[in-house]
Amino acid sequence: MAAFLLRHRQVSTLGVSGILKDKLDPCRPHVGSRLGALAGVCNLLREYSTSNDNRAHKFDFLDLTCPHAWYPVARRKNRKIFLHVGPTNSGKTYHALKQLESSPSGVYCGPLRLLAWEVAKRLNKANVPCDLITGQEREAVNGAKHKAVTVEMADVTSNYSCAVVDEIQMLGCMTRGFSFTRALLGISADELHLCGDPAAVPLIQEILKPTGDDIHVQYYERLSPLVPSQKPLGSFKNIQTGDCIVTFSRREIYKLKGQIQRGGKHLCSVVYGSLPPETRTRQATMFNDASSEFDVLVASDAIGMGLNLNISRIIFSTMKKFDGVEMRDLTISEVKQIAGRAGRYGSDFPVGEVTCLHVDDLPLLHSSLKSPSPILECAGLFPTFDLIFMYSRLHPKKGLYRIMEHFLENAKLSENYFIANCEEMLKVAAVVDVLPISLHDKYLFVIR
Ligand SMILES: Nc1ncnc2c1ncn2[C@@H]1O[C@H](COP(=O)(O)OP(=O)(O)OP(=O)(O)O)[C@@H](O)[C@H]1O
Repeated sequence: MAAFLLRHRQVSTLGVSGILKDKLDPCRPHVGSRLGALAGVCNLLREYSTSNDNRAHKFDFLDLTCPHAWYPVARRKNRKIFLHVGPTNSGKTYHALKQLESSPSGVYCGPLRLLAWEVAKRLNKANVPCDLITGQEREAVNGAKHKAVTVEMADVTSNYSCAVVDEIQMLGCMTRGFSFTRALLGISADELHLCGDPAAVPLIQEILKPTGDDIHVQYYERLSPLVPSQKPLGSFKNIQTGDCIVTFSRREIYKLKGQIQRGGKHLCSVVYGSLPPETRTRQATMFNDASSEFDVLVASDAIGMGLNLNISRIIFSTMKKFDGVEMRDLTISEVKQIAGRAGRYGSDFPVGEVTCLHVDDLPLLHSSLKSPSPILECAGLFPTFDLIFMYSRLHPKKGLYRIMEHFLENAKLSENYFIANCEEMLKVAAVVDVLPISLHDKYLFVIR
């Protein structure tokens, strides 16, 4: 509460002009009807900035301390938030999807294109027409009132009966976290189901305080045992049917597949994030089918999120991954997430096992599986287009790159948020700046 009051005070001391402040004043809890005014605020701000009225110059567009107020449609609702939290393979998503399926309208927001694709397929099969929308495809289904989307594509202007955001702990991710925060704060649904790691609960409760949403937390237990092995795999001669070797680059995946297949006893399916969904499904189906010759899986950490595979044993080929900046040890959450794929409830293997290829990696595996995931402290944030646009009106000669750079360096945040790691986005901004397209289109290129 103290943090909230502090934030509230910070904002009230900003140099916001009387009129704008009267319209905005977004930092109060339960602001319902006042926030209704926000829908028109961006238009209002545009009017101010295009007129000679210098009051707009007093509005602090760099103030990102109240991001819940960026979503007037969601703020008009008293949302019921259901937090389904627990270890992997505990039935969190199963329960959330049941709700989605039985609701008159809804949206599933997943961290992977593959998951959006699977949910769309599942709903359509259950006679619930469902559109698929990802960064790469849009498949409209006649009469659909449901959508399965990648979280970046979540629509924050429509109303739904039910929404599901999967792997919500990713709101702490340095690069993609802001899209999960946007979905959390911005989706307008009567019921919002969030599935993920318990480590995200305190942060979600804190950042939802000013919204007045009703929050229920439901804890789950793993549905089948997971046994960490005391022995490493050591050699590919010890590979067995149902094993899944995990590595973190496509090159390594194909290298390991070659090494295992050269032994002459096994054929490998492969799964990684950038495989087209149809190919991925074919590979997974071959692996899941006990009568197929493809009895071993070589996969990236794309299997760590929600995919249902018939895995008996997870074998980490390495406990390090390149995160775009450096090679680093896997985090506790990553280890648990990936290891949890073994012994999936309802699969052919009721007990899962997990080990490493190399003996030196076992201590990190064991300690990670024993430790709780560290509590998330902050959620990612990225300014909405309206804020960037308004800011650009004050600096009309600058391209998106310069505007973003300055915006991101000078933005004011509350302690619950961090600004997303924008290096990639800035690179894209520099490229699209030379194109004859609107600032809005450039922004869309940058954030998706
Ligand atoms: N009550 C249930 N009845 C039948 N099957 C279930 C039930 N609960 C879960 N399952 C099945 O168990 C498997 C794991 O469930 P689910 O994917 O919901 O787990 P989760 O906790 O969301 O895991 P993760 O975090 O790994 O995604 C799925 O195949 C799911 O269909």
